[in-house]
Amino acid sequence: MPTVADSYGSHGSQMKQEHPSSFTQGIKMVMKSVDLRSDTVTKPTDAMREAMCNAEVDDDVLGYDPTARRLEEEMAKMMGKEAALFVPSGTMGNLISVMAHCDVRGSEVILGDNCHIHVYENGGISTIGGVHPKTVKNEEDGTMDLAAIEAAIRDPKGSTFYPSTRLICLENTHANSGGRCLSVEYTERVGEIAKRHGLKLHIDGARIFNASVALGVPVHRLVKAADSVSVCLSKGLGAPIGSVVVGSLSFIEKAKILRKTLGGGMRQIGILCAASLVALQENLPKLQLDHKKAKMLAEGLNQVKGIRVNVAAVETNMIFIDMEDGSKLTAEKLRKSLAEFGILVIPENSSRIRMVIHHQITASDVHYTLSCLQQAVQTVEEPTRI
Ligand SMILES: Cc1ncc(COP(=O)(O)O)c(C=O)c1O
Ligand SMILES: C[C@@H](O)[C@H](N)C(=O)O
Repeated sequence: MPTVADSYGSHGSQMKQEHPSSFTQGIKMVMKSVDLRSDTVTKPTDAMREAMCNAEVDDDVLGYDPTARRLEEEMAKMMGKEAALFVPSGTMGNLISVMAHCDVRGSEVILGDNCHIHVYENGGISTIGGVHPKTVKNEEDGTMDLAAIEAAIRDPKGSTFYPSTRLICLENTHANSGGRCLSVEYTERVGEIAKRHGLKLHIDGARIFNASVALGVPVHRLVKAADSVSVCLSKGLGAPIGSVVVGSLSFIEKAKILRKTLGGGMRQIGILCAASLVALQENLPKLQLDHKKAKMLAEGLNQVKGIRVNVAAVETNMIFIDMEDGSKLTAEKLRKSLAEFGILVIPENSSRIRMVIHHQITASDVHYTLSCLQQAVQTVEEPTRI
């Protein structure tokens, strides 16, 4: 079965093979394409493209790019931190943050066993950053048990044998838990533990704005306890490229050097940052609607025989769809069957698929998806009947 990476990476070619849009296949004709693979699949809007064309730019390595500076100042202000730094990806934003906090050899970071940094970033904090991961079980809601976090902190008296704990990482929203939100109370409790032990707290805030909107908590309040946050502009906000790391001035100065070390120092980045400024303006207000569409889709999917959805767990823009026990359905078979209707999804594992809503999924796309699901399931369960 293709992994997330396979489905995520090669889909372009698969799309053409599995459902050329101008042909019918058997009795199914692809009516439209609905890309629910991720909120990373959005295309830049005309306003973003226009802003990119007209962006004021300069060399951001030799000095600073004026549009990048504007975005960084805007993001630092929104997040309630002293400074910010534009980076090419969320993966680099997390790696830079961990490396900046753990800049002493033998450092260890406490993070969730199902968090993006640990599962989907190629182990970069170890292979490149030289930082040792100490995982704590992620609960279903994306949190880690507070006592388990505290128990995972190394005793400084054991430094002859143990790595030294320097950092705790949270992820909000938590993608592999289905886009679940970490509350401000929980975040602050973890911040208290970090402070008590002289540790730093980093938040992988790839979808922090989704959490802020879903919780009704201003984003600067939600991340107040964090020493650094990596915020994706290229997810629900719909920018084509990039993330921003926020933190103290001294932290961002370290981060800027590490960005260059990792090859992330880029020249006229105002072209990318201009699109991000438009994305903040255009799409931040749309996140609530994304969440509403996700809830509507989840409620409809839950009526389909053969699959199950925990509707209460749909807090933001992600939906996990589980195959019913004993059913002939597998995630890969359902993914292929949906692709024949032009609906693109990614398997989470052998019996679960993920659907992610973004601002380019319309209400009619949601209705179309619901109208195809039962047939897509039946195509797998009773292939001769269709
Ligand atoms: C929770 C989370 N953190 C970090 C990332 C990494 O972002 P990027 O794909 O831009 O490297 C992603 C996915 O893209 C994510 O879902
Ligand atoms: C797959 C993962 O890396 C990506 N962040 C997503 O959620 O789509």
